[in-house]
Amino acid sequence: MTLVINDVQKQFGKNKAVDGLSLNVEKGNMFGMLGANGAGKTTTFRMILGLLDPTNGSVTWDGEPLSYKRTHLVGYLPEERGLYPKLTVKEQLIYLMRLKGMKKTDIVEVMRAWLGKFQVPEYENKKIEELSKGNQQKIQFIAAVLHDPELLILDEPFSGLDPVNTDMLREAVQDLQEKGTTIVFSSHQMRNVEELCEDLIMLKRGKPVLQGNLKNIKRSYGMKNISIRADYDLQFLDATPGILSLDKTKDGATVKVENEQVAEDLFYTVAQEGFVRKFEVEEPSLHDIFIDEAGDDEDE
Ligand SMILES: Nc1ncnc2c1ncn2[C@@H]1O[C@H](COP(=O)(O)OP(=O)(O)OP(=O)(O)O)[C@@H](O)[C@H]1O
Repeated sequence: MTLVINDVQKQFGKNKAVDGLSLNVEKGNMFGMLGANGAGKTTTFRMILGLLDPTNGSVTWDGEPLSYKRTHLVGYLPEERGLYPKLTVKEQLIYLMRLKGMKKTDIVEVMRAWLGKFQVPEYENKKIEELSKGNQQKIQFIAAVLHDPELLILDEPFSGLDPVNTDMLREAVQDLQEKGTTIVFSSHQMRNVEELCEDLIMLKRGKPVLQGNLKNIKRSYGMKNISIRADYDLQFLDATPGILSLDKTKDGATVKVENEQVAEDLFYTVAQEGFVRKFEVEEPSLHDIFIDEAGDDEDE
């Protein structure tokens, strides 16, 4: 079972919200979709779910589009949360899961297991409007996974959650992946993406700018962070070509450089100036890569 997005384009009037997107997500993968606001993530999710038709290209799960007849195969946590405030958690989940074809007794049993896992068994008979936003989100998550979908789409699952609930949700997502669920999620929180996903795509104004295995991307990415400790002032490096930023520390500096060649040249420069106690080249963080690739630059 594979999610296949093949050269997809989605146009709203003159605006190309998604442009030339191709990707495969294999069964059991945890796939991250990154991009600034308006990059085209939600539009892509809607096309995966069959809620929007691509202008060009195709999207299939296990060889076929996800039409309404196949909604039981997929779970979706939308970015704009949509629960009925006046219903109780139980009523809400029974209603939504009946639409997926589940039996009421099964719904209640699995719902109790999830409420227990999230340490809120007492919410069963509470109205949605009585719950805090973060807790409503846990219920919305349960609504996306209760029917045990093959493919799970999570649009900004961690937004608005406190650290304890973020960890709880992250663990739940990891457990589902271990069980074989294929998961595609978007997040603005790079730490969550770094901890969770194996493969990712970065979109900028609808176009893919970076794609592949997270570890390989970081390893092969040109930009590096260098941590230097030296017995003399490193400020003079600021003017060196290829140095993107220089932050002085107590006994040295952290320097961001354009590529490995600049790092190598820098090594010789600092050694010539005086005694160097430490010179360590580190891979960039996903945050750095995101700003570099998907951030909005003024010269375009
Ligand atoms: N139904 C629509 N009609 C017209 N334009 C739309 C529609 N849906 C999305 N767009 C446009 O498509 C582009 C991509 O929007 P989309 O919601 O997919 O971005 P996103 O990456 O999910 O952003 P965010 O991180 O803010 O949620 C935007 O320019 C948006 O204005």
